[in-house]
Amino acid sequence: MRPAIEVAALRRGYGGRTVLDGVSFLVPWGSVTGFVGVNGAGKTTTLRCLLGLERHEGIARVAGARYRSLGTPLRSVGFCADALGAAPGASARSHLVPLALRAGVARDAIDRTLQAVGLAEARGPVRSFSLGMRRRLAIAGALLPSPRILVLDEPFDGLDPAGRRWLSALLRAHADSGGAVLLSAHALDEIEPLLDRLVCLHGGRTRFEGDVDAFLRAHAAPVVIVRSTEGDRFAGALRAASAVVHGRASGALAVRGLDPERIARIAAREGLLVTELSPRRLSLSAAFAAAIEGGP
Ligand SMILES: Nc1ncnc2c1ncn2[C@@H]1O[C@H](COP(=O)(O)OP(=O)(O)OP(=O)(O)O)[C@@H](O)[C@H]1O
Repeated sequence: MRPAIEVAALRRGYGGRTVLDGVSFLVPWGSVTGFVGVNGAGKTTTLRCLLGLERHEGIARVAGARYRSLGTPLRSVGFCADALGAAPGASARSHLVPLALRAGVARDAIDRTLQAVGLAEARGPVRSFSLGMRRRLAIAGALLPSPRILVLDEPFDGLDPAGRRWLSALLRAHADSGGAVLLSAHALDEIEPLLDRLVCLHGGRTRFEGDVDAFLRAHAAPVVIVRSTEGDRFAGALRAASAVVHGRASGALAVRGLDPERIARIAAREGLLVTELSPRRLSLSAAFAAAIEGGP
């Protein structure tokens, strides 16, 4: 089966300025893929190319075809833009009615979807909605036709912690049932547990594409926090084994370059009493910063 989303050699410029310079990545079925990059990296532009909203060179396919050549695209791909774009006077329901008509879904799907996003009781016009309610309504627009592919631009933006947990669970369930999710986000550490894969965009190109764990391994050397009754001697022995060691004010040592077992063996060899040995993985945001700083 073809991947849910295929992007290859995607190029887009504005007024002679290249914004996308050969972006390539795949989004497999059954996965949640995070689409990350600094402000202006080209994430929204790429998503808009996928949705047939931007002219471009190269390949941008969803469900095996260009978006505009899909039979009923809204039923294949749900899109949530970073801004809601609803008429301020519309109600949640009236905002979704034209979408339901265009997608050819029954009107009762609107009530089900409003229920699913927690807006069944929302009264009044969109202009009176909180940021979180607007975000939920935008997500409702993407979910309404029950598409198997979700393309979401900053979907967590504006949601409170409970809303973020709700959306994470919803997207996880969507992927686990065989669907595909591509979402852009800046709050990397918050979304990390949700992500299976990562596509990192930088300078108009794909800097990384693959498993989140592979990204962390490549860009975030793990740190082990150790403590011993003889900190200085321990630090010396670890440095002699080529570790990078930083002493902390608390007396602990932050060790990079050796795994916990090797550290324990060095302590045993030196006859040192270890009182703490805690491997710490670096955060996704730290790995992202390292990836952006480190590359060409
Ligand atoms: N319609 C447009 N006309 C001119 N330049 C544009 C247009 N749309 C986007 N750009 C430029 O393209 C670049 C990429 O923008 P884009 O919105 O895709 O980035 P992004 O990665 O989504 O950023 P952010 O994280 O800030 O949302 C930016 O420099 C932006 O100014």
